Amino acid sequence: MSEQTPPPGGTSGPDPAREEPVISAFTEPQESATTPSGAHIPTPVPMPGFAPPPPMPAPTAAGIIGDDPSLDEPVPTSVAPGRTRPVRPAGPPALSIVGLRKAFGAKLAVADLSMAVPQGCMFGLVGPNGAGKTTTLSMATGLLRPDAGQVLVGDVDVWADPARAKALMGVLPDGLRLFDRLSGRELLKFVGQMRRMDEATIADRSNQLLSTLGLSEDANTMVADYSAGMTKKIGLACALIHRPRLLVLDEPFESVDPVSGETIREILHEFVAGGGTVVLSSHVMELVETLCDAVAVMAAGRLLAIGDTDDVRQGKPLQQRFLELVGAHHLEGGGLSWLGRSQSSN
Ligand SMILES: Nc1ncnc2c1ncn2[C@@H]1O[C@H](COP(=O)(O)OP(=O)(O)OP(=O)(O)O)[C@@H](O)[C@H]1O
Repeated sequence: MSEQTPPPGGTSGPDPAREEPVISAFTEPQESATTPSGAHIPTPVPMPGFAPPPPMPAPTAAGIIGDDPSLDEPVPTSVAPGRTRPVRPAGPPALSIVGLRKAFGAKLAVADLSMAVPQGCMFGLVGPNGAGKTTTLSMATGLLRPDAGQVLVGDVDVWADPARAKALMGVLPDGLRLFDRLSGRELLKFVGQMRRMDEATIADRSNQLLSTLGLSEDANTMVADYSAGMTKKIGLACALIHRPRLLVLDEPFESVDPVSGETIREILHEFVAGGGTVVLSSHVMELVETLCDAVAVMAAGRLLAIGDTDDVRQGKPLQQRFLELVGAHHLEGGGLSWLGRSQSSN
């Protein structure tokens, strides 16, 4: 990793002496930037394994919505000995992001971000609040137009051929807005029809998804009356029903109870074991550490580290490594010391 500048007073950021070359294992520094805590970070150039391909000309094939026959072809993956999950690509990346940029006014939310997610990978995207995770995933899934850059799902350009790209993806966006006057079952039927699935398959998969996710009893309840966790689960069901190749999930475990969380983990494992690829964001480092084969840490719209989870962790708990990379904030100078005083003294 390139030289690090200690953060300004009031924070304890990365210790330059302790920093191992996480980024340089996958990237090389080009220009500098700082995290919100003041930590100095390089702009990475991704290296093989997680490196995206160069931008391609837009494909000219007509867009397809719905079950793509090519989805029935097995996805080639390589499985390392001793591991149950594929960890290295045997084909083009499932998701390639090249030079993605988005600014909101003066705020640069995503700064020329490049990375690739191998096929058959469970990939975690982590970062502090405001790091740019949702903005990145929104641009990657065709929900938010980038200012610059390219996104490929397999070899399909998301912004040049959105219909075809979206047929390959299942998306659980942040702050999901569903047609909540529909019941859970009606919503799944609507999504299935939008995907041009046949009625029998929609009904069959809906029953299975509702049952597996513990929503059968509320299948005919309006989604507006669902709890936050139930809404998250029906959103996940909508993302899965057309059997995508790539799942992009923004905070899929947020608000979800532990039992359902375990079910979702099993669903995702099964999906990946079948050759699918999952990209998820989360703030729960323990979850990402145990679930994800690979992880990217981002802050201030840039990558701080990307690679196999074990490589990024460097033998430490991911939580600890994350704090080292991002820079932990500590209360100093009597910050909120008034909170500790007795109430009678005001
Ligand atoms: N629609 C918008 N208009 C203006 N600024 C925005 C908008 N969306 C995001 N931002 C800003 O872009 C930056 C990145 O936001 P983003 O939601 O991508 O972060 P995040 O990593 O997903 O954060 P969190 O973990 O809190 O969900 C933030 O500074 C945010 O204020």
